[in-house]
Amino acid sequence: MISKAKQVWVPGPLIVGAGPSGLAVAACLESKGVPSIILEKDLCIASSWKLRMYERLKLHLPKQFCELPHLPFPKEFPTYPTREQFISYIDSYAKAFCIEPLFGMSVESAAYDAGIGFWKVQANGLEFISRWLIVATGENAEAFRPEITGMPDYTEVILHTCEYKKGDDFRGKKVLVVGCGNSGMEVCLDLCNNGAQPSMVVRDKLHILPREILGISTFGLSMFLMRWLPMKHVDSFLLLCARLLLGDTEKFGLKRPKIGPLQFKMMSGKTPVLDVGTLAKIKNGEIKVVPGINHFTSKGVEFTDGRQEDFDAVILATGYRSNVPSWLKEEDFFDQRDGYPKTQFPNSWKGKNGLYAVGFTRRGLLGTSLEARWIAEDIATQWSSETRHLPSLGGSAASIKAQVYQWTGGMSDKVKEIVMNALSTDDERLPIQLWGPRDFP
Ligand SMILES: Cc1cc2nc3c(=O)[nH]c(=O)nc-3n(C[C@H](O)[C@H](O)[C@H](O)COP(=O)(O)OP(=O)(O)OC[C@H]3O[C@@H](n4cnc5c(N)ncnc54)[C@H](O)[C@@H]3O)c2cc1C
Ligand SMILES: NC(=O)C1=CN([C@@H]2O[C@H](COP(=O)(O)OP(=O)(O)OC[C@H]3O[C@@H](n4cnc5c(N)ncnc54)[C@H](OP(=O)(O)O)[C@@H]3O)[C@@H](O)[C@H]2O)C=CC1
Ligand SMILES: O=C(O)C(=O)Cc1c[nH]c2ccccc12
Repeated sequence: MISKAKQVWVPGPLIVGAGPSGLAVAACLESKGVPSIILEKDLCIASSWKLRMYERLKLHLPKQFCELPHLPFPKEFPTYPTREQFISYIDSYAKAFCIEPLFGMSVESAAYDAGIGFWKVQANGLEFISRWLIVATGENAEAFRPEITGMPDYTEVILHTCEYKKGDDFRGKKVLVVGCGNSGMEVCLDLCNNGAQPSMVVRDKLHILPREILGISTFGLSMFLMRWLPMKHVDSFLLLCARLLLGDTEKFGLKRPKIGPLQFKMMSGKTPVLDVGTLAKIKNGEIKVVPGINHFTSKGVEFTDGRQEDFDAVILATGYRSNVPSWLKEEDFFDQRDGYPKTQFPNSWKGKNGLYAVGFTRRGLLGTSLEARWIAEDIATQWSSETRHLPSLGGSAASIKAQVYQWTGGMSDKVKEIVMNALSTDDERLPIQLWGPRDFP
């Protein structure tokens, strides 16, 4: 007999990922009376923040740009909340909206079955079946570790920034930090503040901006100016301020791209570095800027200028990638090469056949909050027009009907229990057809 994955029928949207994006969309759906289920591969919510970020991290955008829909940050939080404060906010967010994801559910595959008009999603030996699939696995799903010649010969430790916790572990050591995005810059600063000697690999041009201009957040100011001015004019303003406040960064090995910081972010996806003190340490020589790597040696590296140097440890601050192409079998909406929606913000949230994406705007949590609202609005309209037909369903759909009414009453803490019940019933597959789009013009 062929063994088949147990099927779980999900009578609302299925969300993949319990980070801020997945939680935000679940909360927005909940506030419209639409039940949803989140599948999360790790064993906690916001696992990126809890498990894969360093201890001293602070948000680098002011809190008003990082809050999720329907629940502001506590008033007593500072302008730039710490990682711990952000985590406590996210925990209370999930509590406030009674969101209980199914943990340990790593989605391995998801495909649309046009025959029945449903998405079939495989995770942990189960097959979830849902009308709506919301991708919330994030822009930073997988650490990107480049393969550099000779790397396996290096005998000391190589970490990615997602494994770096604190500078203490490197006291007195010479550390090579590969990459100069916000992670590389901030890890260098943390190393320095903890008595290590960091060198930072800068192989290309980059934009570095002050975090604040005359006490106003640079990000906030940019967003404000963009209401009236074209992006390239805002960029010119930012470059002028950066020049006045930071000086000529090229003197310290940090060349700027020809295109301004916001346009560069939109074109290349590369976030400008918001300086929180690293530049001062580069200027005073505590952090060294070094060129790209030719190859590793057993104790260090040879740089592209031919110079060799030994290091006690290497930290890859080489960024992250989306993992969507590894599990979503779909080619219209998501780009199989980079795992982002092919269309750009504000059109990056809705695909075909009930497929949605949240958190792929390259605009941080601000983008997430906007998309979560739009998605919930869109699904809620379909949800109410579809549930209107339910009383006419009969036979084996009766029990499902009862559940749907319970859920629309907002009892999302029941979701888990009901799914678990559904796991043990094979004969409840009939409602799949009753709920197909053919039944609901
Ligand atoms: C160091 C760092 C600092 C940042 N600081 C800020 C900031 O200050 N402000 C800001 O706006 N943005 C910031 N960002 C951007 C950041 O990506 C967002 O803040 C936020 O975490 C994105 O939320 P998300 O839910 O989209 O992704 P994530 O938080 O990454 O959540 C995605 C979830 O999906 C799960 N998942 C992935 N694949 C699967 C699968 N196949 N099956 C099941 N579950 C899966 C993951 O385990 C994870 O829990 C920062 C990013 C980093 C790396
Ligand atoms: N406090 C906060 O709020 C923080 C926010 N963040 C955010 O998290 C996200 C991820 O940031 P981050 O982790 O810095 O990743 P990024 O993708 O922004 O940066 C990756 C860096 O690695 C470099 N790199 C990649 N491959 C190589 C290689 N083979 N050799 C040398 N250099 C290489 C890139 O250089 P190149 O340009 O040459 O490819 C780039 O400088 C961003 O959105 C960032 O803003 C991160 C840290 C803190
Ligand atoms: O925090 C991040 O990394 C983001 O993606 C949001 C963000 C930070 N700085 C920016 C500058 C321009 C556009 C988005 C961001």
